[in-house]
Amino acid sequence: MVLGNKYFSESKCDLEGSIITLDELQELLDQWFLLNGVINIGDWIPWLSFLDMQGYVKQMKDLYKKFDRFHEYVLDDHKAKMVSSGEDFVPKDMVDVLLQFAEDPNLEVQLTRDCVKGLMQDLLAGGTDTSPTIVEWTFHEIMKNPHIIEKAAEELDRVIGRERWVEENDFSKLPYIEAIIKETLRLHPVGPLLVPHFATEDCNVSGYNVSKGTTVIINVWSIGRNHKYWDAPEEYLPERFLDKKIDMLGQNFALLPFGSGRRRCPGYNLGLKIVRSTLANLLHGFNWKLPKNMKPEDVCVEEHYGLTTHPKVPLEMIIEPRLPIHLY
Ligand code: HEM
Repeated sequence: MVLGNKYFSESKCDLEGSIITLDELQELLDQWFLLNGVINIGDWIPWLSFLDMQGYVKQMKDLYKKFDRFHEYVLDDHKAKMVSSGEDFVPKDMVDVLLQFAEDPNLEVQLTRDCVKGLMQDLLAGGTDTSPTIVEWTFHEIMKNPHIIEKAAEELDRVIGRERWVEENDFSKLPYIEAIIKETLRLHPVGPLLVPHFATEDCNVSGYNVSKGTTVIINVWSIGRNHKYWDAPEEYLPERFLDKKIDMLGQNFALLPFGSGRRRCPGYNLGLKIVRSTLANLLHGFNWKLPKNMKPEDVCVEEHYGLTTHPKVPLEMIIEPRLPIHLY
């Protein structure tokens, strides 16, 4: 979708047509998320910034070089195909589309090569780490509260039955699964501080003066745990969303997992579809158990620090098929 699979290989022995292994890309993205979330002393006390006391700026520059090498390789490859296809060129992924825009001299805002690389990076970062993290957090929470798995399985049996997998047009008939996803996003928003916003002009928001040039950070993690908006906020209770119309696309300010307004996440539709179908099918297709030596209350829901939040301790689970064997 963003760029072809061929750019990532499974292992170093198989780098034909690719430039990076999947593990290396994952490592780069993990570092990218971590560095985007760190508190760099130089940003808060600018006269100290030249010292780069924590070494973050150096790490960012090194990371930039590694990503840039990857972006250049992908762009050159796409460009070569575009040139060799001439008039018959048909865009096959997002990079093709961006390159086509970059060639258009009539665009109001010209897309430079750097802009294209920036957009590729946005899509790569926004589209890869987010949805799996939500599924991961959901499993941490529901393994801690096994009655939720039973309730979800009951809904799946009733609506889908045991003779098929869950499909996209089933989503609207699975309100409990939807409530589980909302509850995970309330307690574990993937972007706990969203993405830093920048005030382009002086403005007043709910009585607060925000001067032009201010970096605005919105703490959705804390809003999701605020007693003013939620009963028993520290508890994982999907039921709180049943029979209530609480939107998660930016209309209800107590739940803002995708942000709100013009800079809201543009990938929310795709992201939610991935989460819904992955989670619903994992719950439908398998029974989930903790290892013998572990009790539900032992499951750790502490967070690892970064621009996105991940569970601090990975969870080990034992699965067995739940559906007739011919479906696997
Ligand atoms: C369920 C999964 C996802 C969640 C929870 C999520 C969450 C977010 C959040 C919180 C923001 C910042 C919004 C703000 O600051 O107001 C954001 C921005 C963004 N997301 Fe997502 N996202 C998800 C999936 C995706 C996918 C699948 C893509 C692309 C394929 C994507 C691409 C982006 C981009 C490009 C931005 C930057 C938008 C801008 O600055 O205008 N996201 N996302």
